[in-house]
Amino acid sequence: MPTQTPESLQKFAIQDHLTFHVGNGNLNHDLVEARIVTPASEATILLHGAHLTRWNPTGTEPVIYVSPKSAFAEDKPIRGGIPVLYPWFASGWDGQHQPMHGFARITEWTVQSTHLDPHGDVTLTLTLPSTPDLQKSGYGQCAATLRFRVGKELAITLEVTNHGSAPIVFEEGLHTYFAIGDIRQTTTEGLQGTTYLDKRDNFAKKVQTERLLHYTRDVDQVHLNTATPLTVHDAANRRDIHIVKGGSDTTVTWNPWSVMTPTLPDLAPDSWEHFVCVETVNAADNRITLAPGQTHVMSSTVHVTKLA
Ligand SMILES: O=P(O)(O)OC[C@H]1O[C@H](O)[C@H](O)[C@@H](O)[C@@H]1O
Repeated sequence: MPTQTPESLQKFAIQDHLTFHVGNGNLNHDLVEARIVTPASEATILLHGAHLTRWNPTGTEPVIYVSPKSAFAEDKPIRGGIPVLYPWFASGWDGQHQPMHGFARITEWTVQSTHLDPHGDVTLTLTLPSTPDLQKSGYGQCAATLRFRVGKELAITLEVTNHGSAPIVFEEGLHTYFAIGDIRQTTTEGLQGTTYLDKRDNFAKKVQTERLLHYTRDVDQVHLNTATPLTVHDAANRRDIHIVKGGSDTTVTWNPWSVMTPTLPDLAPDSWEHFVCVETVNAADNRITLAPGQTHVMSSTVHVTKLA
């Protein structure tokens, strides 16, 4: 059972801008979510996983994709939205860590604060409780905080502090599922010249030579040492989705295509046509080592421009 309820969270509500609810008319679940309304956009964020499932800026199609077949259960990750990956990406830098993508996306985060700024942007700050699972895997002394600022931009900041007495190593990611009109007409710009691990090809190291990364088959690439801004050209929706990363040296891009979709029971048969994951990450060679008392901050800021 969720430990926080809309009633217990009432003190964090902001009239006309931020309310807490159980479930959602469309997605029909019984988890607790924050619904945010600002002059420039609307968003929904579940406390389960600190998982954003909706960001709709005014005047454009929804920017975030959620699978209609996703589970919404306390012990399962949501398929779509923005899964938060921590303290490791996939099965970790040694391939031995479980569960896949860490505990953050299957843990109920705690509301720490909410804020309405003079421009009308709303900020929601959540913290990851120190659960027995995190303690057992050596992360009990690390504090993770996630801040969402919702407005014309969607800005997400993940802050990790080591309160322990020994250094810790971790990976992290904001595994964003961008909603696009048609994957075949979608390209990602900003990765030219980067070296990536091709997970489809046994992690072979390759170089992205072209300016635009095209999606013509299943793609699962971990681009290392890349901190520059990225653009997803969503040609079918006549718009560009811009991503500015902070404190993130890895970019992952993933689409399962028709070939891998049958292995993912929480995707609809045609889901792959309608999303592309472009993920703000620190993983593999870019994993973080944090000395006692240190804090690491990673951020991802998204905005959309429409094409004429
Ligand atoms: O199915 P999930 O555990 O959510 O992972 C979905 C995908 O996440 C990342 O993009 C990885 O690089 C992929 O290898 C993985 O398939």
